[in-house]
Amino acid sequence: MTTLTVPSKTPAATATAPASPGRQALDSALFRLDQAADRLELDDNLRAMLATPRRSLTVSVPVRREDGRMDVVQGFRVQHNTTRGPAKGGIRFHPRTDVHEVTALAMGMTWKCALAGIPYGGAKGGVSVDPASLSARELERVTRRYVNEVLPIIGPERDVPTPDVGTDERTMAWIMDTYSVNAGYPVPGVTIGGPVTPGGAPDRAGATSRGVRVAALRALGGSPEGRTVAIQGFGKVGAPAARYLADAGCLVVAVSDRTGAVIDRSGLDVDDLRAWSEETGGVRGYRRADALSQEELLELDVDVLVPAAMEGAITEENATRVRAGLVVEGASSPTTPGADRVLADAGVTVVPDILANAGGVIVSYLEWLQDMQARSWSAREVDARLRGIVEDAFDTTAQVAAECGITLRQAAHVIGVGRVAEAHRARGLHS
Ligand SMILES: NC(=O)C1=CN([C@@H]2O[C@H](COP(=O)(O)OP(=O)(O)OC[C@H]3O[C@@H](n4cnc5c(N)ncnc54)[C@H](OP(=O)(O)O)[C@@H]3O)[C@@H](O)[C@H]2O)C=CC1
Ligand SMILES: O=C(O)CCC(=O)C(=O)O
Repeated sequence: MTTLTVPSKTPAATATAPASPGRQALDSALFRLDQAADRLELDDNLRAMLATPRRSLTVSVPVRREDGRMDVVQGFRVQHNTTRGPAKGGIRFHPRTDVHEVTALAMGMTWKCALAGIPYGGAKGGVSVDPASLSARELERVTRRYVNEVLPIIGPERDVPTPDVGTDERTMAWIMDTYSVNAGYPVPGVTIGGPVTPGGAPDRAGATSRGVRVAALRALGGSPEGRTVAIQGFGKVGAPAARYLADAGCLVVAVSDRTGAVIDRSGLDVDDLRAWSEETGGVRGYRRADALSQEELLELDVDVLVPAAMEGAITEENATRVRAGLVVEGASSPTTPGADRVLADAGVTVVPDILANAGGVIVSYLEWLQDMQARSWSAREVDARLRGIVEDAFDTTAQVAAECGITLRQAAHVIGVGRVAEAHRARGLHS
């Protein structure tokens, strides 16, 4: 169990030794909670409960390599809060994943679900491994072993994983299979976001990106026609977001991934770029566009910047060079609190992660609802409901921001944290 202290008013990352990226992400999350708690005038007991994960499991995952060697990596599942409903959140495979990062992400899920008004708590999982360095069989062994270790705390009624960075439909299928073998009967509801068969939800892939599009268009106001967009990250969130924004009439002019960045001021052919990336392993070298550096992409003079890669991409240092008027956070926590201040002072609007990337968990919820009610909505109906929930959350957030004279991120946290605090009070866990 990781015990966190009540958040301090200044991020602990300012202490002597540089904190790990995961620790910095957690400090940012605690800072934002602290700000919201101040506005809501929460007492110290409630603050301590909200700053502390309800359950935090760290496991050792032995990986038998193809050459017979055995590596041992760490895996995590953190359930930050389950007061409003079962825990919900993705699983990421990334070499720098640690318990702090997973805790920060789980906390973000709690506020995200509350802001969207869906009856889930927040969780996240991770394994500190680089999936690109493993064979398919090694990856399957890591996944199955990780599931065996976290099995006591996941399940359809308690905590349901989905894909995140470095995991995908195939990972979800292995999780579902391992869980079902242990249960002795098929349990398709233990994951959402697996392949359509067995037990996968056809609308989940791309749902986060559809939510990004809804949030971006709401924030832009007016016609999206010809508005320029740069996207950092061309994975499960970034690539479909490029497609959906282009479909809406925007010009996606630049895209980056870990291999590099490319730009075409007249608008990239998103499908062609995706085909190139799938064929060659990345966007670098794409012949129908010019190359630029990953850092330059963040500083382009565009209407919309969509960070859709990792935490901490926009810092206090590079935020001064951001020229986009609107930042729509597809990624989790891509902007540091220091960068928030710089962007706010420069008049840049930031649609925060817990609002902009909520589309995935919203569609997870819609799939869960359909299963529970043994009914089936068309993709169009699911999409309309997704749009309605994101637009409502956006409008409520914008209204609170305007009334209180605060940023969209601060408003989103006031709403999300406030709803969870209210649920604690209603359940009598705290007076
Ligand atoms: N998947 C989902 O449904 C949801 C995801 N999110 C968040 O969205 C973000 C992305 O997740 P997802 O798309 O699933 O992850 P993926 O692993 O599918 O994609 C991540 C992308 O980011 C790129 N990337 C990594 N580092 C950099 C960098 N320094 N510069 C540019 N690009 C980089 C990767 O490049 P490469 O391909 O070369 O490795 C890849 O294209 C994460 O923060 C995640 O938590 C939030 C809500 C839901
Ligand atoms: O669909 C889900 O359960 C959660 C998706 C997720 O991990 C996220 O929103 O960050």
